[in-house]
Amino acid sequence: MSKKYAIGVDYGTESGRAVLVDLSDGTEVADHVTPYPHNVIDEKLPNSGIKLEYDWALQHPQDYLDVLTRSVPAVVQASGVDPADIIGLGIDFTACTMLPVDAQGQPLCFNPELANQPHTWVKLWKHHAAQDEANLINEIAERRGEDFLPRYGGKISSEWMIAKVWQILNEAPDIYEQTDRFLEATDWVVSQMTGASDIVRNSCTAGYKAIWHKKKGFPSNEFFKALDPRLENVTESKLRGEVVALGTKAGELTESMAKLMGLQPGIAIAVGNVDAHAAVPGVGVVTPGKLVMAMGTSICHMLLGTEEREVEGMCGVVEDGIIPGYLGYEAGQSAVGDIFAWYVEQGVPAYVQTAAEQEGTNVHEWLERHASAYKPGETGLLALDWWNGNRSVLVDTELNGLILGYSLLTKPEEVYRSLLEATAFGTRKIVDAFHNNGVEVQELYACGGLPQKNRLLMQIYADVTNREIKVADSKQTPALGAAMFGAVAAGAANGGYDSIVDAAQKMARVRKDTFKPIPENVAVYEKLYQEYSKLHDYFGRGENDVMKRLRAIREEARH
Ligand SMILES: Nc1ncnc2c1ncn2[C@@H]1O[C@H](COP(=O)(O)OP(=O)(O)O)[C@@H](O)[C@H]1O
Ligand SMILES: O=C(CO)[C@H](O)[C@H](O)COP(=O)(O)O
Repeated sequence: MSKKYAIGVDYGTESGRAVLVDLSDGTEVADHVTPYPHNVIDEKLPNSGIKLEYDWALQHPQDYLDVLTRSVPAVVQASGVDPADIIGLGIDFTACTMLPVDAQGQPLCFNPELANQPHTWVKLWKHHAAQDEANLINEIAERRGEDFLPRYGGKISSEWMIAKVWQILNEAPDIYEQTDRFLEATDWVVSQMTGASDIVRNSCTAGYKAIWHKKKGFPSNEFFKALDPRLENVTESKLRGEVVALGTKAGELTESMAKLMGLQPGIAIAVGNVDAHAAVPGVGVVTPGKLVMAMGTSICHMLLGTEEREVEGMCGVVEDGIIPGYLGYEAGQSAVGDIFAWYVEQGVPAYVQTAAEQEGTNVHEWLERHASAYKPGETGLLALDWWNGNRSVLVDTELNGLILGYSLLTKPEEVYRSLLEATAFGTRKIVDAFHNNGVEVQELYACGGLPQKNRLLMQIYADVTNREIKVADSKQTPALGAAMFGAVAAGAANGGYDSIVDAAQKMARVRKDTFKPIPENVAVYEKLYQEYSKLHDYFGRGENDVMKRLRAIREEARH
């Protein structure tokens, strides 16, 4: 039998990438990136120019289809592989990235009559404008003693499905009415490939982002009625659709999409998945004790367990949510690389940019090199990493960043280093929350863009968490994981695999060199972490709500 291949498509925040993978050993034969032409829409709507409010983050669904029709043919062509040998395709996506569709499964924003209404567009995971709804969901769920709250670390996030759906109902009831279903973008894109009239939902986003439980289903209608009588039947109406396990075949590629994607019709299309979750088998993790960090603009922390534990501020624990047979735990930091990007774009003086240019390097690399000359603690700075709110463990999008300890001598590379450290302290909070609540964390696995870009950052993470970090060998780990699920959807009889564990064992790899904690750094960072924890609790747990008061004053000033 000739060699068989699968394609994984990873939908990130700013671009989508396709990877064509050899199923015998996981070799990534070709990859191709398509930046989203409309990127993140956070100021005004395309064409109409309608202004968006603060904290909004939208996307254009056509950009997702462009990835399929540009990047997929590009990898097929670049690899020289015969399309007849490509047996399956899987995708992974940011989440909860959701959109309203009509009865034909078409996004409402594709309708020219509705395109000037912000609520018809895709709400990206980092759309943070549904915080009022999230606060009420939490208040009402707590009052009613809803048993789902502990599974989500005690709080439902404004980033997730129910808060976003309710925001649409509150602010645009007519759009809510015209919506046939609210879908995760990952399920919508899959439906566009399979042409399935009966759209399937994947258990991963349903579980982590829409409060669905394998045995109990969605929360009761009474709960939704208590939120708002108009939501009473939302799960049977606008959230309807079969929820199926990861690795399930959602359907087969249609003739028309096959033509556009340069593939053969009829190949297996796996149900959708989430970027961070797909990365777990992508680094070869299929057992507990190994925390996987998908490190990019944000960090998602993924961990397997055998028992359901309550962990403060985790994003969720979902049975079979990552790897069948285990409880999948997720936590996260909603900005990491994004914070470094902010500093590089908004904070560094012109002399740094000029120096970096003259040395033929980029500003991140210049700052990393100069920041590496400092010992832990030597900058005298300490930062709180809340530039995009705090996802875990505080679950509060209304918190903001802070840097303490400036002097007239403070240098840009010191600020940069303090930002790297702050994100490491944020990860340490998450590691401790799991480990101290019975979900063991022995070692860390890192994937995503950051481990390949910044060695100092990785060493700081090893020192701050006092744990060894193994780094994925793949440059496109979520896409590799997605391709594995594509191979599972195709099945062993067709040259794929019968389980994700089999696929991961054959196809995943980590690099030989790892990041090991350096004892003298660990000792200093322990002291700094204690200080970080004090600031974290002071500003984050209600002792001083100055960050929220500043927001309120800003809102007043803006109106
Ligand atoms: N040398 C660097 N050091 C630290 N961060 C970097 C560096 N170069 C780029 N970044 C950050 O990496 C992030 C992008 O990470 P990547 O994994 O490629 O993207 P995504 O999360 O969208 O998949 C950006 O937020 C950018 O600021
Ligand atoms: O919450 C998520 C997964 O559960 C998002 O997909 C994630 O935070 C977006 O990540 P990135 O842009 O860094 O890939």
